[in-house]
Amino acid sequence: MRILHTMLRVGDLEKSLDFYTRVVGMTLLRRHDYPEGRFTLAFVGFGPEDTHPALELTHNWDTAKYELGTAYGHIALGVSDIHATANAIRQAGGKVIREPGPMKHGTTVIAFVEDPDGYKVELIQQKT
Ligand SMILES: C[C@@H](O)C(=O)SC[C@H](NC(=O)CC[C@H](N)C(=O)O)C(=O)NCC(=O)O
Ligand code: NI
Repeated sequence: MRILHTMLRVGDLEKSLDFYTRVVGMTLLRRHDYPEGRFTLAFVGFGPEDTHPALELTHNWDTAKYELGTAYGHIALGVSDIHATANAIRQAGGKVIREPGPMKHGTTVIAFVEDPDGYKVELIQQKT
């Protein structure tokens, strides 16, 4: 068994695709419209779905905004150079909401960026 994808409902698919591909560096793996259901599914990730987990961006055509609530936490990405990655995301127009540094009450070096819908994406410095 393995994690195939995490589904996020997004209000503006083009803005989300720009963030996850151009800003974060993921690839658009596939995209399909479902006109009868008035929604589109777009899968993004860092590799093919048969070997890599993906994000399933779900765009309901008639919904432009969602209440994220207080339960959602984040999606985590492992990075080799957290400072360079955070700066690159910032330079590309991404919102870094928590600068790189050791996590509170711990030692793992993390940062947080926010996607167009306000979903948090954690960057975690990977040990070399
Ligand atoms: C290890 C890494 O994957 C983490 O996500 S730890 C990040 C850390 N999490 C918490 O503090 C969880 C408890 C918190 N009360 C909650 O419900 O979110 C975190 O968010 N730290 C914040 C920071 O700025 O270090
Ligand atoms: Ni985490």
